[in-house]
Amino acid sequence: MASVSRFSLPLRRLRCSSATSQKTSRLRPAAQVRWTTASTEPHQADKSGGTKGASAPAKVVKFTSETYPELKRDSKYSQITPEHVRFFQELLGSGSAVIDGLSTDATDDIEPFNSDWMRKYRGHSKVVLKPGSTEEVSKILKYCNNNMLAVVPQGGNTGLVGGSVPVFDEIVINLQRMTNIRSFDEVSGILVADAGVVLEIADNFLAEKNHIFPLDLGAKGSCQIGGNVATNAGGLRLLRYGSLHGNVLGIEAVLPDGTIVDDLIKLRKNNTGYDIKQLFIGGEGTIGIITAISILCPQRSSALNVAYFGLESYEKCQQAFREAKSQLSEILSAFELMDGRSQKLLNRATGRKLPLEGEHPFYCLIETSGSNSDHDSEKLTNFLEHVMESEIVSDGVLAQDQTQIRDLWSCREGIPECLGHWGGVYKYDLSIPISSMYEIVNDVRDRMTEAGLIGDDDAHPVVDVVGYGHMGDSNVHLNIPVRRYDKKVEKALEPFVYEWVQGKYGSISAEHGLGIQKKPYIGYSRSDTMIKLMKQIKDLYDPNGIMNPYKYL
Ligand SMILES: O=C(O)CC[C@@H](O)C(=O)O
Ligand SMILES: [Zn+2]
Repeated sequence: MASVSRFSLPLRRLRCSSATSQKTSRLRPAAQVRWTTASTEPHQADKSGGTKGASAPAKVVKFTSETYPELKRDSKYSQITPEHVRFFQELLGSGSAVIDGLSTDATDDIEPFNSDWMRKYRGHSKVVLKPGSTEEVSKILKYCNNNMLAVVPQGGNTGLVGGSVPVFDEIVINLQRMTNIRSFDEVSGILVADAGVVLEIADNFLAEKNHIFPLDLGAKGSCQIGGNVATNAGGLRLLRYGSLHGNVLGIEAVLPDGTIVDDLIKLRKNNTGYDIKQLFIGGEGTIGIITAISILCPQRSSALNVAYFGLESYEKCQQAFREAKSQLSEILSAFELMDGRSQKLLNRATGRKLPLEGEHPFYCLIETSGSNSDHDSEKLTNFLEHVMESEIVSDGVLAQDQTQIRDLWSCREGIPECLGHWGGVYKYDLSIPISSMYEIVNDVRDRMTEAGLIGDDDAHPVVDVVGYGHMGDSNVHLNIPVRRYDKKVEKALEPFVYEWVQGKYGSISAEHGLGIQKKPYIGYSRSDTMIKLMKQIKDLYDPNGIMNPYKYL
């Protein structure tokens, strides 16, 4: 029983020591719970080169043209001319709805739309369009299609695979002005909203109605729900609520020729022919632009609990997950994994103190959400007692209020952003059977060590190799923070990582999508027949190929 007392307040009944209480009361509100605070602008580069409110990569910029020198601008696309810009200005008005970098020097204004939040992928668009309605999106696309102008649809621009920024001079169509919540039915829980609504704003709106958006992610303060659907974002609530393929009931989208597909149905059941909307979910803006969605939003849980604990090995993390599923089944809403190295780097990059004393090779974060506080606390307490007594878990803390819940979550959500602190980061978002999910992290670290690429000083490009992710979904985020992007590191990583994943029958993208990063590697997760079918779909919807070119397939 001695070890049980290391948990805090709710376990005080079970002989919590005063030292433990002090330790837990040191928890502070998270300084950076979200990558950025809710905003209708895409990320803004600040003067130091970072992103708003965060320690984003400052030193290294990896231009798309450097990364993919083999890519050439396709000459079938027209060059944008002042005449084209005049058409857009007449359509959208000459205010900020059109950023014209062709006849004016608007480089600073265009920069946030041309580069992603990691400052890793960058295009050279001269024109950004911000339509305010579906009809405007339709007129823009029709014009672009008739004039062979390539476009890149963009939401909050928080993607991680370079899918939301231009590669060359594609026109950016950003949906940030389309922010209407069109309707919400409190009986069915179905929300209908414009694509440009920021995820956190949608979730706050739903909180007032006692409902919850079925998707949550670290970038919720900036990402937009249309972009979430277009990329089929996975996030932190998937374990409980399932994927967007199941929750999105309908979409409104505009095809490249300007046709508006109005399929904003609010039905859970509609068994009438092909489910076309599924092609747009995860289509990454390659066959059309999603302008609105209808989505099923569950009732918000009134009892939320979060615990964070340290474990000796990955094997113990699996045991803890098995126990959590069996003991907490219906109230378990998240089970996240962080290795000790990711937590150490979070501490080094942000200075934030970690919730547990000492170091542990692994950490897990567990969240329960239910409707009966006493019942949930009892279940969680029993679970925690059990995993401590059976020595599955070495140490842990249980949040006692909302502030501590946010603080514990920030130990997980803060990782992606902090890893850019040293200059850059290579990211792999992998689905791997749970029993071998963490092996890839060790194997890549060994590879970097053997190649002499990893070390504490500037002579070594690699800072460390870390793994974290959604244990409940068998999805590991393999991240390699670097001091600079380096061809030798790239050669050690690719195609090694992709071959490794293929050997385990995994997927090279669990949730971030293909974008430009994984375009050449789709064959590691999809058969030739599947790729051929995908190409046929693309040609059918976008015969001129104007939608988000150079990516995806
Ligand atoms: O940075 C990453 O690799 C993962 C980002 C996101 O999917 C997360 O789970 O935090
Ligand atoms: Zn993730």
